[in-house]
Amino acid sequence: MSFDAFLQDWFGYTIYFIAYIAALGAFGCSSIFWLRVLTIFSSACFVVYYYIIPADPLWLDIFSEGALVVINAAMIALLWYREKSIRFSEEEKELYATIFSRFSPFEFYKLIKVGKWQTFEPEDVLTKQGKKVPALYFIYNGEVNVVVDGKTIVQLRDGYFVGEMSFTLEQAANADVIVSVPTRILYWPQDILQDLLKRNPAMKNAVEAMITQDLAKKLRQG
Ligand SMILES: Nc1ncnc2c1ncn2[C@@H]1O[C@@H]2COP(=O)(O)O[C@H]2[C@H]1O
Repeated sequence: MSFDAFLQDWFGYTIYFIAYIAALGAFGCSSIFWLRVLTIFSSACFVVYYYIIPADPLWLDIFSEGALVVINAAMIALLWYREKSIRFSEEEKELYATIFSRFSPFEFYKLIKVGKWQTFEPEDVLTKQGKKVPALYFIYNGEVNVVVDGKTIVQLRDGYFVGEMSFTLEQAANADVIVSVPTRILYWPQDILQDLLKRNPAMKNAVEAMITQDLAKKLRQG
């Protein structure tokens, strides 16, 4: 075997291996953006392989891999365009920069779209002990009392979720939660949020991670 042929074989195996690993990586990605990026990279490597390595270029394979590159690049461009045209309110921007930073802008937009902002007044009841919880609440600004068997056990302020336990366990509320000062809240009706998360596994992971963090903060608070 000539040195040139050896080099060509070596290059062929290497590029095929890289393309294959990138394709496996793409299948393992939960983020749609990285799935598309890796698919583009993998397919582009296959295009090079099918063009250079066989005695004659394999046009059918080059065309099908090339089509994957074009479609995924177009979808990334569409995603980028959608994200660029999204407008958030000042409150939403602040939330995105802090608590909700795990989400892509478009995922956060979908979450915000099904959520509702409301200012609750003192004595408003968010959850009732032993009763189904209607929504998952996020305290943007204000304060609520968590009351078990008539006794306030803890107060929750900005940055805490309320109703996350029943949302996660699909059980009734383990406490009354009563607003104590005018409180700005972002909330999601439970069934609508469950539906959205069923259709978006990456968002489901991000919400679960936020709830885990919230529960850890509550445990620390005692
Ligand atoms: N010990 C606690 N510390 C902080 N928050 C609590 C505590 N117990 C209950 N809660 C909150 O009160 C909510 C009542 O409804 P959930 O059980 O769905 O979710 C509960 C929590 O959000």
